Amino acid sequence: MFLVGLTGGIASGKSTVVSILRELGCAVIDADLIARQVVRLGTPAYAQIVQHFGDGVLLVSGELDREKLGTIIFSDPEKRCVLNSITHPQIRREMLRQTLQYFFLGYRYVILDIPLLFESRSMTRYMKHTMLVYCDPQTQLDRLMRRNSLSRDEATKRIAAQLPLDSKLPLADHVINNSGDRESTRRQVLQLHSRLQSSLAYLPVRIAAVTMATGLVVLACGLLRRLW
Ligand SMILES: CC(C)(COP(=O)(O)OP(=O)(O)OC[C@H]1O[C@@H](n2cnc3c(N)ncnc32)[C@H](O)[C@@H]1O)[C@@H](O)C(=O)NCCC(=O)NCCS
Ligand SMILES: Nc1ncnc2c1ncn2[C@@H]1O[C@H](COP(=O)(O)OP(=O)(O)OP(=O)(O)O)[C@@H](O)[C@H]1O
Repeated sequence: MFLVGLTGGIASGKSTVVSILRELGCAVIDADLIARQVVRLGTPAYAQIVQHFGDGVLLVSGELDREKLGTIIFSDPEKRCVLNSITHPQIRREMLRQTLQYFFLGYRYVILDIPLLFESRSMTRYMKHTMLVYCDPQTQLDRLMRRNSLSRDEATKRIAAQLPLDSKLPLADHVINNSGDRESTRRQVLQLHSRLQSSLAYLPVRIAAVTMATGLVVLACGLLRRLW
């Protein structure tokens, strides 16, 4: 089994691409979804967040007020580091657990949707391929403002909490350009998916070729020894 790291920037279109990949039957692990699960009411990460950020980041139901916590951490790098240090180890553990689950279910490859893949770096070494969901900076800003009803200033702060998308381009093995319409994105995803599939199809052929070549060498050595 091999791993494919899917990444991008905030609102660059990762979820849009993931939903197409899921339609195609791919196994996808979603770090944002896990990030929500590990901070549910009563979890150890929840307790640590309340301890560090206070009751002010809670809704009346006792759950985390994600909007409020977002406003705090996207304006303050130190507070963002604190939140990352609480949540990231738990997120990684759960991603590993789900990866193993897919492995035992017999999946040949698993896609890990990790928004901060290139920021944290330590995860890239486990990825056979990396896939960047890119869109141009103006489109990213517009889509983020519209989706989250944010002011230009708020949206800019959120984008600045990550590496600029342009600087992620040379780090990725494959790029899906999501600056255009959804149909253009769908076409690129289908193309990339079939490339990944065909790289899998060649794998057994390659293994067979190496095995045969080794067998021939062993046979030739045996024959030479007899002739001697
Ligand atoms: C700050 C929080 C509460 C905001 O919640 P909200 O529901 O508004 O946003 P959501 O979780 O859907 O994240 C949206 C996007 O924001 C960006 N983002 C989230 N956390 C971070 C972070 N710590 N640093 C930089 N970008 C981030 C990612 O691109 C992500 O896809 C939440 O994102 C969070 O708990 N973040 C810390 C965990 C984390 O790093 N998650 C990112 C994936 S590992
Ligand atoms: N090609 C597209 N054309 C028009 N709108 C799009 C396109 N792709 C995505 N969007 C819209 O842009 C917004 C961001 O897309 P999406 O949620 O897929 O990004 P994301 O990278 O998963 O975001 P996040 O980092 O916040 O998790 C959404 O409102 C989505 O509907």
